[in-house]
Amino acid sequence: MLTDATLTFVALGAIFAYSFYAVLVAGQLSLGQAGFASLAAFTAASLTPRPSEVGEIPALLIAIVIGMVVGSAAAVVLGLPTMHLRGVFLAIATLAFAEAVRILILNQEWTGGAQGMSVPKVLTPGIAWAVLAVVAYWFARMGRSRYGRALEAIREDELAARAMGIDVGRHRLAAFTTAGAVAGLYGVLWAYYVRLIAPEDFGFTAAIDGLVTAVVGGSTMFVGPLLGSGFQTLIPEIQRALGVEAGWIRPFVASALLLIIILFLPGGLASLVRRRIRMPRRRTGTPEQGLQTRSHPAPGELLASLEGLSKEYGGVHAVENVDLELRSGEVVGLIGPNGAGKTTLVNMLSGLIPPTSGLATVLGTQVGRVPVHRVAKAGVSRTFQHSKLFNRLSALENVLVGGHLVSRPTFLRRLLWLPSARRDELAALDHAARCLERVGLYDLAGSRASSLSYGDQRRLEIARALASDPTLLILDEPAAGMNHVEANRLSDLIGSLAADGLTILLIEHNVGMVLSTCDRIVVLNFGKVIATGTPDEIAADATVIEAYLGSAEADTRPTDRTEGSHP
Ligand SMILES: Nc1ncnc2c1ncn2[C@@H]1O[C@H](COP(=O)(O)OP(=O)(O)OP(=O)(O)O)[C@@H](O)[C@H]1O
Repeated sequence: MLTDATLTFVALGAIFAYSFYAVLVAGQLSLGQAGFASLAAFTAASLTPRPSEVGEIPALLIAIVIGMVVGSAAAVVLGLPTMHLRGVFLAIATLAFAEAVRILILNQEWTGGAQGMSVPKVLTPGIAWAVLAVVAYWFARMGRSRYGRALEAIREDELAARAMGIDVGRHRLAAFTTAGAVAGLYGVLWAYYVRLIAPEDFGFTAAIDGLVTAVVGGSTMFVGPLLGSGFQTLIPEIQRALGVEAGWIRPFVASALLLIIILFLPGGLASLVRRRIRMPRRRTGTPEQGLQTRSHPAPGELLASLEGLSKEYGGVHAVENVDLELRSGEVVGLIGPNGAGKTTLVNMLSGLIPPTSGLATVLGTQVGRVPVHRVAKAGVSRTFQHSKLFNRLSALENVLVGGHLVSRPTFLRRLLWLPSARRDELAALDHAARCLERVGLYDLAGSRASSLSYGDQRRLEIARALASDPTLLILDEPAAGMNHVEANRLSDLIGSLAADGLTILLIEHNVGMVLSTCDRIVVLNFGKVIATGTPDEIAADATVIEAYLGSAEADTRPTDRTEGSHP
């Protein structure tokens, strides 16, 4: 049953599927790989000396180098203008590219047009599997590297990934370039196996086949493409062996199996394989050891200054003419009724949205003029009003991504198994363990973020935000939806972070928590600052009482510290 041809096609199918996996892992849907493979195959086949001149293996190696360079260069050229596209728009743009390549190659003399180009057969099953092993190794080592985790974070939640300091554009382009190189590799191997290549070998059907193989295999684990290709290639073989030959039955059964996988295993076949979590030892104490930590400003130093900051949506003044200063070591509460503009204000502070007018300088960066990841790099970290965890990653992995800015890149060193990469990984794991321990979630390190209780998810967001060793921590309604016990534990946690000297900006409707935790409170109403002062001043302010504290929105229950235990 397992003929040489079958074995070779399993390997080739898996390599092509890896070129899709390379971008799916970062949440990108591209169909341009067929175009990269085609360009690489025809260029390499026409430029490479014949095996009779240089020998078979050298000829194949030269062709592979040419193909991978052509594939990755084409990916960079296509990626630069298209990397801002998402989902189906990227798929259409890349498909248009693949189709343009097909038509171009079909109409060139040097490619042999529709007749195709003959290429010496050099590839053996052994070589195909050896190359597949190298490709699989690349992606296996990528998975647990800082780079690999950043790609997964982008797939799970792009905005949160940016807020963790990940340069999303650069990472997406890198993933796309890898896809181009692997597709180029596939194109060359295909050419040196099938003897005659034609533009149709790399048409729409090929692109869809590659994508389906990658999706069936799954894009959350490096074994996915291999499983997908095995499934796609071997199912017809098994059917043949069982005598299920009659015309339409074979493709029908194969398609039905495909449908079953997509319906019942949305994560692909790889989701059947358990993802192994390497647990760090329980750690306490400060999270810095072993990582490149920042130097924080001295207490009292100016961290952020907002001058006349405004944000307008159509006719709605979400934030209007806000002047505010934040100083190092302060814990500032930001309160106000629903729709007062609190989230809009912190979104501007963390660089997520640009102001309509006014100036905001935060830790030396002019927010709104620099990308979000640069604001994060300057030392701003945050949680979100509506949880934005990386849901399919474990609690530990979420926090490891949070430590992106303070941990060292490990991928290339991991490829070479350098001890320094292992040391850096252990340091990052220790750091993440400390952050989890700090919020009381160490025991749940291996749990998927999406499986945690609501209160634990909110604390995990705080652990993830702490992992970047921020200078300014913004907490957007961290107690929303929590019960009294959870809110009290959170209040204790914020109190202890503040006691450590962290500068905190806290948005919260639980006024009891704000009054007991903050040094200073700023009250917003209809986008404007209506009061600023100490908790006592704010609690006694008639305007604030009328606009907010007297209303049903403010949760003015005092925080009973005896009820909850310290995490
Ligand atoms: N993207 C947007 N497009 C249009 N209007 C918006 C947008 N974001 C916010 N707004 C409007 O701006 C105003 C301020 O909203 P924002 O979410 O900042 O208030 P908030 O104080 O955080 O409220 P809550 O306490 O309910 O979270 C609201 O009127 C809201 O409808």
